[in-house]
Amino acid sequence: MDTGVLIERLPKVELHVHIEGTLEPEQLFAFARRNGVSVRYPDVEALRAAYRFHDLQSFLDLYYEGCAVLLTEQDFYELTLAYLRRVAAQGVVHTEIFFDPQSHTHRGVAFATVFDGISRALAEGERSLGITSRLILCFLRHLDEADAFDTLRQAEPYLDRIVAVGLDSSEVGHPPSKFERVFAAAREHGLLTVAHAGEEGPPEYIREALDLLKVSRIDHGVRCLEDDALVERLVAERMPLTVCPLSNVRLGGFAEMRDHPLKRLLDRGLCATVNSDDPAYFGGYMTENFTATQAALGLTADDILTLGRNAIEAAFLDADARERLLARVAQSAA
Ligand SMILES: Nc1ncnc2[nH]cnc12
Ligand SMILES: [Zn+2]
Repeated sequence: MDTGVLIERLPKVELHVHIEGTLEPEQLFAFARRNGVSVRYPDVEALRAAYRFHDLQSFLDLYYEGCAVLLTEQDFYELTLAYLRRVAAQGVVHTEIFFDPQSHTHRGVAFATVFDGISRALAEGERSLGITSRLILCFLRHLDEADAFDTLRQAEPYLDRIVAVGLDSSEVGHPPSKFERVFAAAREHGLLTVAHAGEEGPPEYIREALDLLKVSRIDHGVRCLEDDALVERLVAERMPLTVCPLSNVRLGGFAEMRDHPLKRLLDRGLCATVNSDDPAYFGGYMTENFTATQAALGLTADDILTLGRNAIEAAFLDADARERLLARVAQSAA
C-alpha cells in the first residue's frame, strides 16, 4: 500500500504530547485578549517567527512564557478540546497527555483549575470524537524535589484520573536521580512512571530512569544509540521509546530529518513510537511527524505498521482495548 494512504488511514496512538505545547499562536493571542494578559509580540506572525530554536532551553523559555495566557478552567478546556479536534481529524484514536501543573500553580492558578479544565475536555473528546485518553502529571525537573512532592500532594484528590507521573523540562544537570524519592511516593499511590531521558541528556540518564524511577516508558530516549549495552537492554526489556522526530530536529538534536535515527531505532528492534511533543511549536501533529519521517528516512509500509502497533503495545490500556486497536490497525492495512 502507498505509504501516504497508510499514514492517513492508520488509527494513531499518541503517547508524548504536552498539552501546553498544543497552544497555537492564534489561540495564545485570543486567551491573552480575553484575560487581559500582554504579549511581547505584536501579532501571530511575529510570534510564529520567534519559534526558531537552537536547543531545548531556547524552546522552554518561550513555552513557559506562552503558559502565562492560561488562567481559567475554560482556557484549559478550550486548549485541550482544540488539540483533540485537530488530532481526531488526523485519525488519532487514543492519546496520553502530559500536563505541567507547576508551570501554572507557580503563577497562582489553582491545581483544580488546570485539572478540571483538561479533564472536562477529555470527557467531551471521548463523547463527541470517540478519542480515549489518559493524563500524565509531569514534574518540572529544573525545580527541586520538595516542589515535586508538594505538587503530588496537591494532585492527591485527582489521582484516580491520573495514570502516571512523568519528568520534563531542562534535562542536562537535572538527572532522574534527583527525583527518586518522589517517584517512589507516586508508585506507592499506584501511579505508573515515565520520564524524559536521552533527549539532550546522556545515556546514563536513561539508565537512571529505568533503575531509579522504574519507568514503563522512556520519553525521547534517542541518545540510547550511543551505548550498545543500553540498546540491548532496552530491546530485551521491550522498553518503549516515545520518539518525537519534528521536535528533535527543531531543537537541534539532529541537523535535518535525514539524520534522525527513527529508522535505526526500528532496525535495532527497539519499541519506538512516533509522537508530536509540542506540536504548536514544532511544525506538526501526528500526521506531519509520520509524513516527514517517511519522506526523509524512507519508512516502508511495514515500518509504519510497526510504529502503529508499538504505540498500542506501549499505551496504558487494558488488554481488550489493545486488541481492539490492533484489529483496527490490521484493517487499515487491508
Ligand atoms: N521536549 C521537551 N523536553 C523536555 N521538557 C519539555 N516540556 C515540553 N516539551 C518538552
Ligand atoms: Zn516532551
